Amino acid sequence: MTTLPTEKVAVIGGGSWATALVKILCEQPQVQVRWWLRNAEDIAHIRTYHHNPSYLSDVYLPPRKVKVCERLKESIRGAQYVILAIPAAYVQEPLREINATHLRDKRIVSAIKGMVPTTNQLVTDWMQDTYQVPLSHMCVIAGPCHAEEVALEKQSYLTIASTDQACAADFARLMTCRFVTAHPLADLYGVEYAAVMKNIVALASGITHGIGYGDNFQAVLVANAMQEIRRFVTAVDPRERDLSASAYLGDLLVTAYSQFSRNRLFGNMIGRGYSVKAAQLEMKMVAEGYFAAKSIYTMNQRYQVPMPITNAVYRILYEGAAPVHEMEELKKHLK
Ligand SMILES: NC(=O)C1=CN([C@@H]2O[C@H](COP(=O)(O)OP(=O)(O)OC[C@H]3O[C@@H](n4cnc5c(N)ncnc54)[C@H](O)[C@@H]3O)[C@@H](O)[C@H]2O)C=CC1
Ligand SMILES: O=C(CO)COP(=O)(O)O
Repeated sequence: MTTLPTEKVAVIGGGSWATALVKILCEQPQVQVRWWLRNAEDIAHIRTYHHNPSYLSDVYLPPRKVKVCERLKESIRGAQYVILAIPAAYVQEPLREINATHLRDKRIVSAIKGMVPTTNQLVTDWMQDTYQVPLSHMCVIAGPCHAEEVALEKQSYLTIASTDQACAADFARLMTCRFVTAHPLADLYGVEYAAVMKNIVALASGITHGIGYGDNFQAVLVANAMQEIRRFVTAVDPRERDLSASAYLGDLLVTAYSQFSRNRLFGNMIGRGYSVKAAQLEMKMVAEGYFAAKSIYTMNQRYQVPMPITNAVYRILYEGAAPVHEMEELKKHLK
């Protein structure tokens, strides 16, 4: 019997998506996971009970496959792939422990669907600027896939985008298992921007639902949102792309409609009258769309693309505009 060479993969982040990705990686016989989490109590619990007490706590984390690490440096040592699975707003702090040398020759995989709020950058751009990681050494995990359904082993599809097709195909291999199929794609920026923007749309979808609009309106909102995404992505990164593919349209649909969506839930609370602060305090999870609305709105001051949905969400979240009023205004732009 031939034994496969061990492949070490570091996972950075302790939330639901990181936990789901660790579960997928554990399906690969040759993979050893080095998992960095921020919370010391969660680390101690996982070492003893082999479950993450804070997120997806039903998922079993086999100790022979998963080593949890207190130090980020320890988790990435010897790893071929380093997966970033922290909300974009919080990615800078833990990475301060390392510099460009620590990441040299590794492939960096962003599982993050958000923008770094201090610089309004995509995570891959921020990694290039801050850690000098070449774009060709990076992949993005995209596609309509909620961590909660991965935990339940429900059939899911992922898209692995990279400018380096060999890298995308190789990482897609590691993400493919009994219940997940992953496909490579070349459109890294298109996929990354679309993943950021669909969170803003899901937030809008939640807001309209919270106010009392029905499925008819939501379908029109989502259809118009796809056009808004097309306009913006084409302006920032013009190239041929099929936005009806699951990495774009599929992810927009699942996030705008799913009971598991953090962004939809957050928007729903805002629509029902919660303040931004109260909604954030009530959710233990992070809605990336909150930060993305500001970053995309700010970026668009340069591009001046018509973006009525993003503008409405921005005004509600950051300028205290009344959701009912903003949706009344938005109605004039939808077709
Ligand atoms: N949950 C999902 O189904 C999916 C999530 N993603 C993306 O994965 C990334 C991570 O999100 P989730 O795992 O869903 O997060 P989550 O909402 O499940 O958990 C929150 C995470 O944020 C961290 N966090 C919260 N407050 C913090 C603070 N003040 N400082 C530092 N860290 C803090 C927590 O430790 C935890 O890791 C996001 O970019 C999300 O868009 C992508 C695909 C699916
Ligand atoms: O990206 C996701 C599903 O594909 C997760 O979206 P939420 O963060 O809104 O739950």
